[in-house]
Amino acid sequence: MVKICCLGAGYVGGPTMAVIALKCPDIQVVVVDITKSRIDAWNSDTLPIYEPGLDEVVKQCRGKNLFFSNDIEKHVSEADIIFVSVNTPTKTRGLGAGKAADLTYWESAARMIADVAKSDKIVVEKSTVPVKTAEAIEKILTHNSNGINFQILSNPEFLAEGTAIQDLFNPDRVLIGGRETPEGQKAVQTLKAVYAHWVPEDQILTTNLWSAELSKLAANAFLAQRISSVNAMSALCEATGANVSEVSYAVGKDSRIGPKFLNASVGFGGSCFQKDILNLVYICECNGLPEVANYWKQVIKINDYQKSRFVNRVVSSMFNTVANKKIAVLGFAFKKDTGDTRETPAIDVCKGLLGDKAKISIYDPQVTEDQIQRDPTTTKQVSVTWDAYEATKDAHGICIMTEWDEFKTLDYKKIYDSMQKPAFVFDGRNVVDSEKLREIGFIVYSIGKPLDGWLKDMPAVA
Ligand SMILES: NC(=O)C1=CN([C@@H]2O[C@H](COP(=O)(O)OP(=O)(O)OC[C@H]3O[C@@H](n4cnc5c(N)ncnc54)[C@H](O)[C@@H]3O)[C@@H](O)[C@H]2O)C=CC1
Ligand SMILES: O=C(O)[C@H]1O[C@H](OP(=O)(O)OP(=O)(O)OC[C@H]2O[C@@H](n3ccc(=O)[nH]c3=O)[C@H](O)[C@@H]2O)[C@H](O)[C@@H](O)[C@@H]1O
Repeated sequence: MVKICCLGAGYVGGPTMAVIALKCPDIQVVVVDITKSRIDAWNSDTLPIYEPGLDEVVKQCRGKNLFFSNDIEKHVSEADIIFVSVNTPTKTRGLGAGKAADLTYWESAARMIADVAKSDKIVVEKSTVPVKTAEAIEKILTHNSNGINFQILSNPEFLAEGTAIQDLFNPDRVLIGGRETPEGQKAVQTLKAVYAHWVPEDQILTTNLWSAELSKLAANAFLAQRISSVNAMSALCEATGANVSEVSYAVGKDSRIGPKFLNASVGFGGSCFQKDILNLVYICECNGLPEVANYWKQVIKINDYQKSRFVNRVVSSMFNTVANKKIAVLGFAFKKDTGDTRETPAIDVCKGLLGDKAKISIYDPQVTEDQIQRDPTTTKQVSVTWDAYEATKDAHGICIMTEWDEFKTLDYKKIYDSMQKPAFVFDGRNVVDSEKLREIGFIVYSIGKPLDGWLKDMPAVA
């Protein structure tokens, strides 16, 4: 029986391995992590991450061919294929701080693999890493190998949170990069055979190592660039009376452009887009390509601009101050159908409003108070409720930060009646029916939409 071990039981390692186990009953899959509480949660009824469909997949395979364990060394030494899906955050100190990827977790994983391996292994980069990381990992492994053969593959993950299970069941493509040697190609075929259990062969792309590593950074950069492009347009829409939804629809109808990923928003969030673009920028700079670096940097600048533009809209609409005013923040996760708050635009918006001394009350159906209070910028300065009506009671304004479906069907009349007047809604996700809300009496701001009469003469430059 082929044995797979995955280092890192996070948002990628957990769901990816659960789906491999489900689709490959002939393979044993063990997911290990240095964090004991995470493994305990994977072995419990309350999984450590919220992801639609994940519970069912885990329930079907856990204890059969899917295991979660803290015994890292045992499972690494027994495995034929080792996926490394540890975190690769942005470096906060030293050379490349604020841009380069911090590969500390990766390096220590590689050293540990070299230490405990007693048989040949295929080591798979699942984490998103800078192009050429495989070369560094190869050096660490081969210089500490005790004669064991390691083949490094790059197999970046393209799942999105909230749709991870669907994305894993029906991936647009699976990408596998390997060395162009007979041994490298054999390893590529071994990994390909795993995915071929459920992914059509023509959707499993094989490339050289560097193309696979760079394609992941490029894909995230392209996706984020689409959002910054439409968000840049949203500012122009507000200035001219155009409607960003109509513009996106018209632009996306061009089959060369396509309709997806053109929703204007308060800005993109999530643990990866910003980190991966910064990483790309750093790599460009290191390769003497400042023009290319500056091009991609602009995607992040527009994202920051969009968030501060939103805060300025809120403050300027409410008589240029939100001091001591209660602002209800509906949604804190970086997108719907996840409880993940990493790099969520809600944090920056809350920071901006707190800077103007607002009193903030947050409601998100999947984010716990503990999780919100853990962020140093929001600690103790916000209250967290488990009900949208409680959060909005006596509020002066509402900021919608996540596109949870339930925000479309709230009883806005009831909410309006319980709020201070004039009552404002700032829709950072274009989820509410602004005309209906205006009929109730709200003053509504929707990103990139023709402005409410109230807002027209109020400057809101970032
Ligand atoms: N979150 C996402 O949707 C996606 C993330 N990625 C990439 O996948 C990688 C992992 O991301 P997430 O799963 O979100 O991170 P995460 O932070 O949820 O999980 C990483 C896990 O690795 C564990 N870990 C760290 N060092 C370890 C070691 N030496 N041995 C065993 N476990 C170790 C940590 O305790 C943590 O539980 C990152 O490189 C990310 O860029 C790629 C595609 C999608
Ligand atoms: O490498 C990663 O981590 C992953 O990053 C993203 O996935 P994810 O961040 O989970 O979620 P997305 O659906 O891409 O959304 C990212 C952010 O962009 C925002 N967004 C998305 C689409 C859109 O049209 N407008 C928009 O503002 C979302 O609300 C969210 O804040 C990519 O979509 C995945 O392919 C990739 O694997």
